[in-house]
Amino acid sequence: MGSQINASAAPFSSKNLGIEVARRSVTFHPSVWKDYFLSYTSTMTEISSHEERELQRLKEEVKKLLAVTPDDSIHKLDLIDAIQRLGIGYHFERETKESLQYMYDTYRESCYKQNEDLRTIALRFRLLRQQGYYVPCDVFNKFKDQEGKFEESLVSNVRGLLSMYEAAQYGVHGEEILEEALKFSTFHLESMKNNSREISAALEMPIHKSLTRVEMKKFLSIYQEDESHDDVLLKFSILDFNLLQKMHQNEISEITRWWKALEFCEKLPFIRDRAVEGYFWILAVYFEPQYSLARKILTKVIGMASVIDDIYDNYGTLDELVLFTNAIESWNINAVDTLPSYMKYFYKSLLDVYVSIEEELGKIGQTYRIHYAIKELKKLVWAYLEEAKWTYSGYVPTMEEYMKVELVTAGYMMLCTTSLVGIQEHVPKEAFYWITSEPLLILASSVICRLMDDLVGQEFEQKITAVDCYMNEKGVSKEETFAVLRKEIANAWKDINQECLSLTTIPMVIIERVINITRVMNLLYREEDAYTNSKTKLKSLVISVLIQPVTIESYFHL
Ligand SMILES: CC(C)=CCC/C(C)=C/COP(=O)(O)OP(=O)(O)O
Repeated sequence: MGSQINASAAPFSSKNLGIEVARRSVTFHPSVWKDYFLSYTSTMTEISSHEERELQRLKEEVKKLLAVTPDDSIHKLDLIDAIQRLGIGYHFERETKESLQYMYDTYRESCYKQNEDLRTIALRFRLLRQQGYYVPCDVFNKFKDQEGKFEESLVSNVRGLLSMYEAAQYGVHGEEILEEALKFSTFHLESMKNNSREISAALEMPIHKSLTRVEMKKFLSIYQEDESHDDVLLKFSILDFNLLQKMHQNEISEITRWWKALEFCEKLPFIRDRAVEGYFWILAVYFEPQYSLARKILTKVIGMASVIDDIYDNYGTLDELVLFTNAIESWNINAVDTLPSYMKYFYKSLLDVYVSIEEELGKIGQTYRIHYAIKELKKLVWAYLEEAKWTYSGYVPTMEEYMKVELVTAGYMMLCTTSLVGIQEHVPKEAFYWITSEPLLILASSVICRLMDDLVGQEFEQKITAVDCYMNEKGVSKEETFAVLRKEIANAWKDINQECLSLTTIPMVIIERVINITRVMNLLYREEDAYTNSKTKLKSLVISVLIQPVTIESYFHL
């Protein structure tokens, strides 16, 4: 059992816990963006027919390039890698899938060719694992010496080392050679990073953990410096980035209007006003045009979840939170009468938002999906209430008790499920049973979310974190606790890698959402909570992804 500072009592209320009813209240900085994105009118974000035609023309050229490049050549590996990292992979899914299938079928023959070098082997290994193909890691054995260590001659093979480092990110439990490869490549690349932008960028964020829209511009400049780059690919990806950006600007303008009309900032001044940041989070989950509806729905849901989190973590008293949880459980407008006035306002808006989502789903014949979204939200608030009870009573749970509740409060079970709700392509009903049954993939994503949040939040969060629980239970130092929790995060990534290879019946479109949702956490909660404190790192990311287009001149020296 954890430390019982204040005996738990049922029914839980601040009175029978003898707790002060004073509100906790942290103040957050105001919105960085305010009405900024309202200025993106539909005329400004319109795509001309000339741009459309040019995009189609270039796309056909890239298709031709893919068709004439043989599947058994290193050029094909490079081409597919570049296409994916330039963010245009969604245009050529059929073509790249066919080539990767061929590479998988001929994997053994290719990798054991005498002359295949580290770079080629590692690149092929990564592209195939990325696509969910299990390919064995023993292909790296041939780069070991007689003592079982990686050959020292590899140290001067910078491209090979980089590819090895990127490939080793896809390791699963028990793949020791990939652990060694990661250590070996990281160690040697570290010593070279000051002389190479590409190496320092890779060490900062490996491809496996990268978000396409965030990394695209960086890769673009690395790619154009590569002598073997293809101009058509460059032009196409620049145009595609810019045209998609216009679509995103249009969407964020609509979201800003929606958020403003809710008047939360006036009615609930204690909340984090983060509509643009929420949209950025969701854009990282899916940026492609076919997910516009899904993006809109999930942005609205994350916006509401963020307010709910602030009510539980920041403003609500325990008594109010009990009422609020029960009202959400009943999901009935009549429950509004039980709530204090600030909650009444929010509760009505919450039900309205889900009604409007249901209407949107009706238009695509998928009304039933709303049931899963609501069910996961209810599960989330019950866990928030458990957490609030701990906070108010001063109870420090055991790690086991803590993780059981806090994997839910991470919000990723709810977010992953709701990410499927607005997807217009076929999502089988079974996928909703699966994703709401706490499968390993979702648990691992939640572990990463919870622990990364706690590692950066433990100094200033007004609530218990995994760091407190672990230190209390094991009686160890903060440094030791941090090391253990970081190891847990690394293990959770291995679980994710494992699941990507074994979940062959779950459509890739779903698995990709979960991985992207995990990547966002890795990006935004690495050094600090960049969502709550969004004036620096996240502001720059928003500028890069949503405001600044890629200027073609800078790449073609026109
Ligand atoms: C994934 C979801 C639902 C995101 C909504 C926005 C949100 C609650 C962010 C985390 O805030 P936080 O860092 O304060 O989180 P917590 O309160 O869980 O520590």
